[in-house]
Parts: sequence; structure tokens; C-alpha cells
Amino acid sequence: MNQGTDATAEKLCCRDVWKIFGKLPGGALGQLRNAPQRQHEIQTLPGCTVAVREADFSVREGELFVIMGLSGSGKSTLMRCLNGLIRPTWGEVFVDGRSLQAISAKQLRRLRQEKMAMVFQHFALLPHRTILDNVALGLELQGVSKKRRRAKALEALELVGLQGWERNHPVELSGGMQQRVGLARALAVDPQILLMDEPFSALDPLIRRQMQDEFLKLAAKVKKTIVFITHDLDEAIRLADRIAMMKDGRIVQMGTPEQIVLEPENDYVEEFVASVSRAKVITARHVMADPRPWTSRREEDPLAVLDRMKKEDLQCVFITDTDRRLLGVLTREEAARKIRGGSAPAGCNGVPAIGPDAPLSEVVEQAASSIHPTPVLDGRGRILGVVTRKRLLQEWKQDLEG
Ligand SMILES: Nc1ncnc2c1ncn2[C@@H]1O[C@H](COP(=O)(O)OP(=O)(O)OP(=O)(O)O)[C@@H](O)[C@H]1O
Repeated sequence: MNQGTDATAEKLCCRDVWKIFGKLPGGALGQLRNAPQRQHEIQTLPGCTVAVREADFSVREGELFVIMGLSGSGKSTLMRCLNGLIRPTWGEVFVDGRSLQAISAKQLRRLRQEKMAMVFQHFALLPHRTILDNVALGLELQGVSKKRRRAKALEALELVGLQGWERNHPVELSGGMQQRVGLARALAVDPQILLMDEPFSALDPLIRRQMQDEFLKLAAKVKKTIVFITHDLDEAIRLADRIAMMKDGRIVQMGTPEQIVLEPENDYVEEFVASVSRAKVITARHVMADPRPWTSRREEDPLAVLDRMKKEDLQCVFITDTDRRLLGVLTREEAARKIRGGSAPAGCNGVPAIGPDAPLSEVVEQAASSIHPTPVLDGRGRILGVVTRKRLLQEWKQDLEG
């Protein structure tokens, strides 16, 4: 299984976490775990429910990590282990490298208050409090002064687009707005980690989609580490940097939406993602070709460039500097003209390009509006690849056939 862990800053970390509800015979789990041939017995411990088994993963700082699975697969239990609300039967949870199992109850409460905030499915707003007071609740529990509470709550309301509603009561707001209040309440305490348990599941499909869009923008802005639970695969694919897919308490695959949809590692995931269109997860990175045949260094001899374009049947090349940074595009005609005029090809600026994580829809839009192949650039403007129309057509055909 692709555990998807790497050396980037880990915010949250689960090491071999199990949660078994019910009374477990002393030492039974340890004995069973040490005898792999008896693993099946863990599934059928009399009077016990194995809600989470062998969860082992890390969530990176700033990541939007989605735990996805059907009802009863163990998502909420795993999240409650992550925030220390319940103690794993086995294994350890680390927040910023600190084990939740190794600290006192008081320290745990403090860590939770300072670093984490929850958003729930049913908003959990207090009906008799104004919106402002609901948003300020976490700060109140932290003992923050009234003036500061108000300022922070107003700031959070503005973040979720609800400025002007502070004096209203929850009942006066639609479901979508109430959930934005829930989100504002979580953000008001400025947590490093946001834990969201099916936050959009109670909303109508249209509102839900809107909320997802808004949430993605907000998440990019606030840059928190986010663990998001959902049972909806589409939602997981739209939101996640990585998805942990759960079944019967176990993470059966972990990876980017693209990996989950295009490279399912077992029958369960394969069946689950069968109906998902590849176009939903494919990004520019997936369809780009090696840029080398398409690029030419500014210093290159124009005659050689033109010769190569003819040989490889290229209508244009992208001109780069020595660091592969895109400077412009040069067509065959321009190259020929420049050679006749005796000047070296300099290219022209303003070539429309895209980033490697651009979704396929954006790639197609770009390709349709340009006569050149589309260069894919990294954050520093260096060419990572080139998307040709031919490749896009192949992808489209594959999607139709699949
Ligand atoms: N406090 C508890 N005592 C006993 N069993 C529990 C308890 N909490 C959860 N379970 C059981 O653990 C399993 C996992 O439940 P959990 O709520 O974590 O799943 P879930 O994926 O979040 O489901 P849902 O989407 O329906 O909320 C289920 O079989 C559930 O009945």
C-alpha cells in the first residue's frame, strides 16, 4: 500500500493506531498482532467492534487530507483519535511530533484548544446566541477578553463572507450560511489544524458544491492543516491533496485523487472509483510530454533550430534561458524570417502557459485558444513539459472508451 509519507513537515501522525470498542481480553490484541495467521480473529473478537485497525500515516503541514469511506468504516473514530478525544487501544498519535498518549489530560486539553478546531456536520451552533457570540465561543473558552473576542470573531466572519450578520441568530440563516458560521467559529481561534467531520453533508447538492468551491479558496488563503471526513467520493476528489480511503476500519489506499482514480490498488477501490471520469482527476502534469524536443536555448544557432523544427515536424519551439525559464515562442516562419534578416531568434513574450496542477478542463481551454502546444511551467517559470493537442485527443479517447 502506498502510505504516502515523506520527509516534509509532519503536522499529524498516526503510528499503528487501533481502536477497539468493547472489553478486550487482556493482551489479546498484542498476541493476535504478533501472529499474522490469526489476524482474522481480530475481526471477530466477541463483544468488540474494531473501529480502526493499523492506521499508519502522516498529514503534512498545510495539507488538505481527506478521510473517505462508507458509513461505519471508522472515519469519525479515527478523527477522534487524531484530536485526542478518544485514546487508541494500541498505537500512538503525534501532533507536531508530540505524542498525545504521553501527555497529561490537562496538557491534552490545552493542546487541543490551542492547536485544533472542529467543524461538525450539524453545525452545532447555540440557538440563543447571536452569530457573533457563536463565532466567539472558542475564544471565550480560552479566556480571551471581550474586545479581542469581538475583533477576532468579526475577522473570521469576514473570512467566510458573513460580515453584517453578526447580530442575527442561527435560525435566521440558511444551512449553508450556518455552516459558514461553524467554519468561522473554528477559524476564529486561529488553529493550526482544522478537523472537519462531514461538514457539507447536510447541505443541498447545489449549496454543497458552492461551499466546496468557497472552502477551497478559503483553505488556500488560510493555509491550515486540514483533515476532512466525507463519505462522498466526488467531494473527496474535488477537495483533497491526498485521500485515505477506509473500509472496515482499515485504510485500504492512500494517495492523491489522481492516484486513487487512475491506480486503484485493490478491487474495493477499483469498484469504488469505477464510475469516476478520468477527466476529473487528470492534471496538466499527467498529459504533458517531455519538453526537450520543443525547447531551444536563446543562444542556439537559428539555422540549427530551424533545421531541427523541420526534421521533427514542429511548427514552433519555446525559447528558454539557461535555467529552462520560458522566454517566448518561435514559429518556423519567424525563424526563417530572422535567419534571412540575419538576427538570432529571440522569441516573443506573453506565451500562454499553465501550471502542472491545472485540471484537464483548464488545459483543454488553453489548448483550444492557442495555436501552439501549451507549455507547463513551474512556479519559477521553468518549462516542465508541453501539452500537445494530439495528447489531449488521446486522453479524451481513452476517457470515452474507459
Ligand atoms: N462509542 C462506540 N462504542 C461502540 N462502537 C462504536 C462506538 N463508536 C463507533 N463505534 C463503531 O465503530 C465502527 C466505526 O464507527 P465510526 O462512527 O467511526 O464510522 P464512520 O465511518 O464515521 O461512520 P459514519 O459515516 O456513519 O459516521 C462502527 O461499527 C460503529 O458502530
